[in-house]
Amino acid sequence: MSASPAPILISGASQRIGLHCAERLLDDGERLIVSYRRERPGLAGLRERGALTLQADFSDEAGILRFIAQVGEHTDRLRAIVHNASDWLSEAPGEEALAFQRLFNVHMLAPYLINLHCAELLERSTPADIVHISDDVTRKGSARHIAYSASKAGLDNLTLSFAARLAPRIKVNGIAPALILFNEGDDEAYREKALAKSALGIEPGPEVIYRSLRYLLDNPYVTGTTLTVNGGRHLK
Ligand SMILES: NC(=O)C1=CN([C@@H]2O[C@H](COP(=O)(O)OP(=O)(O)OC[C@H]3O[C@@H](n4cnc5c(N)ncnc54)[C@H](OP(=O)(O)O)[C@@H]3O)[C@@H](O)[C@H]2O)C=CC1
Ligand SMILES: Nc1nc2c(c(=O)[nH]1)N=C([C@H](O)[C@@H](O)CO)CN2
Repeated sequence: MSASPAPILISGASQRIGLHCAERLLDDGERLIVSYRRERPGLAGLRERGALTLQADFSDEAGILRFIAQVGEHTDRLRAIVHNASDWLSEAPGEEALAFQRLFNVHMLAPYLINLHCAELLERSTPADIVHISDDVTRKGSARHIAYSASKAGLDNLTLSFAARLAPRIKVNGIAPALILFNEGDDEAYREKALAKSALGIEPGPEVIYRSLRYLLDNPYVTGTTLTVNGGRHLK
């Protein structure tokens, strides 16, 4: 039996929220396996701190299964799986079906197949967790990101099904953020409009997602729950 703690697997951790959570988990002394699609500057620091970084594209089943095989080659146990990888695509005229399929694959097929194939790795760790990073938008849907919102709603349902299937050995929860970090291209008008949608009216930054993740990893009596981290958007 390996003496070192089982690693946490976090997907899409080369930038932004995933990278921040990866860095904070390393601060906690956790061992990490991260997936990334494209090489980005933040990965160098994770590697320097001992994280294993695996390239993976979840756009199709073959890419997902390749990633699962890679994980199995590097570890026989997992402390947790954090499904953070995500594409934020709106409806592209003429490419609607392609976008829908890509969003379904990254937000639903990848968590589904990874959970099914890696459950036995989690069973070898106590405690053991799966965390799905969803989106508060599933509460109302989105006129401008229809397929994105639908695929995230499917992810919310996977949280319920896997929580029932994997209890009591593995806890399965979700985090549903709204406006955590703007994107570089977001102009002043967009930012003002987005900030006005919540009661607290701030861009909180990724630490609020790390704290939610830490809460779920550390709480032995929470499963089948999706934490809303939305600044009170539902109050407006
Ligand atoms: N940022 C926010 O305000 C909000 C975020 N969320 C959710 O929080 C999570 C983190 O958000 P954020 O940090 O902004 O995410 P990003 O948009 O930065 O995406 C995270 C990573 O996912 C990777 N990714 C995208 N598509 C694929 C794919 N097909 N296969 C593998 N990896 C892929 C990207 O890789 P690459 O580097 O190659 O692009 C990217 O690095 C996401 O699940 C998001 O939906 C929800 C609400 C608000
Ligand atoms: N994969 C991503 N999903 C989402 C992002 C993002 O940048 N990448 N951003 C948002 C927005 O913050 C939205 O919540 C308000 O502008 C939603 N999902």
